[in-house]
Parts: sequence; C-alpha cells; structure tokens
Amino acid sequence: MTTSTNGAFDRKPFIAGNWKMNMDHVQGITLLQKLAWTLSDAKHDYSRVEVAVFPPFTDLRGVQTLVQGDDLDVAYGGQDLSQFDSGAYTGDISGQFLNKLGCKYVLVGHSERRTIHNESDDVLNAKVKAAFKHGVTPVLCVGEGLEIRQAGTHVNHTLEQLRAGVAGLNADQAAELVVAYEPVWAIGTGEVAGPEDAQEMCAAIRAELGQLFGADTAAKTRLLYGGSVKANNAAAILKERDVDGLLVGGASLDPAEFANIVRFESHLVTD
Ligand SMILES: O=C(CO)COP(=O)(O)O
Repeated sequence: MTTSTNGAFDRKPFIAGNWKMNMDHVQGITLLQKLAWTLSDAKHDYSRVEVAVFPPFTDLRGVQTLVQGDDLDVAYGGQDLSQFDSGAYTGDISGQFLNKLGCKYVLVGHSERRTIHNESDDVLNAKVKAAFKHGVTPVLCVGEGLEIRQAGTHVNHTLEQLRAGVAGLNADQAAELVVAYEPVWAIGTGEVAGPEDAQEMCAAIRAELGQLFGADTAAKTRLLYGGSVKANNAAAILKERDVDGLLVGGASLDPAEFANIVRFESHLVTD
C-alpha cells in the first residue's frame, strides 16, 4: 500500500540517514545491521515508509553485500557523484559506479559540498543530470544560511538554488527527483526549523516545481526536511502537508534513534 503523510497525494514517505564522514566500513555494517534488527523487531512495514542510508563511499560495497545477503528492504546511496562519466578526475566517483553498486539514490549539493567544496549551481545541475543519466535518483539539497534567513530572503534564495539544480530536466525526471530542504543554520546545531518553516519552504518548492513542470508533476516530487531532526521533533514536521520525509544527519548514527524517527512517521500515517 502506498501511503502519504497528508493523504492528498500518492507520495511515499521517505526517511533518509546521511552518515556524512562517519562510520568506516566495519562500523557501517554494524550500524546497518542494528538498524535492520530494530526495525524488524518493531515490525516496520517498509512498503509504508521508505528507508535509505547514505554511507561514505568506502562502505557502499559492504552495505550492498549486507542488503543483498539479508534481503533488507533498505535503500542506499552515495553522498556525492562526479558530473563526469569517467576519466582523469582523481578522487571522484562516477554515477555509473554507484549504479553498479546498487545505489538507488545519490545526494547532490549538500550544503557541506556547497560550502566546503565550493560546488556551484552549474556543477550541481550537471551532477543532477549525471545521476539521471546513470540511473540513480538525485536527492538535490537546497537551503539558506543564517544571514539570509535573518534578512528574510530565504525563500528566494532557496528557489534560486532549486531552479539552477533542475534546469533542463524533463517532467518525468522532475517527478522522480527528491528535493531536501536543509537550512544551513539548522544543520548539526540543535536548532531545528519549526514545522511551519519546513512547510513554508516545501510549499514554495512545490509551487515552483509546478510552475516549471506542471502541477501534476510537482504533486509527485518528494520533498524532505533536514536539520537537527530527532525522534522527538520528527512527527510534528512530518505532519506538514508538503513535507514528505526527512534527511537525518547525526541522529541516523544511532540505530535506535533513527528507527524511532522511521516509526514516528509510520504512526502518523495511521493517525
Ligand atoms: O545535514 C543534515 C543531513 O544531510 C542534517 O544533519 P543533522 O541532522 O546532524 O543536523
């Protein structure tokens, strides 16, 4: 059964854990095993709420082996990809390699990539296209820093990032795309955006996608919120009409906490 947090659309709730540069490949396997056991003990129904993890590249082969060997219903993906297919790009990872490892998703334009690695909107647009080209669904991350939030221009700023990221996509791609709104001031700070802030931005993103690709397409695109999500604030954010899931950083490193976030969402569905 496909469910929705809001009942209005056919969007399957999506809870994703971004491990960032944490967990070597041995630790990563243990974390994923514990998560799978916890969700299995809780009788989590993966057909109601999709679960994905974004481990470091070096963990992906181990994650693939565990997911296949134990027949886990957990999706996984890379935290970045190259805009190029192959060649002399030392240190970069092709979308083709991610596809070959069974990655369903890839993060594109996480704020830590935008700020620490200076990734431009043009590069990120090329990465979004590279992901689609290689059969991996991009999770395009957008969001404003504190100064922009305080200046009150956060919606315009975030929509500019969105427009640049999705330029040149077709409607099918826009429907498959996942967009994560992650206000930079709320990442790893303990400052969580209020549910109404998450809703304000997700509604604006959906409206913009509607302008660009048509309302029917925009009604299919899943929009996530990320930034200091914990089990005790997840449910309130997920109640919002345009928020279809969560991109969780720190709390995804604790299997019990992350499982609770996944289960909070599934309680909401049956409210
Ligand atoms: O950046 C994030 C997820 O991609 C959010 O991180 P935190 O949940 O640790 O704030």
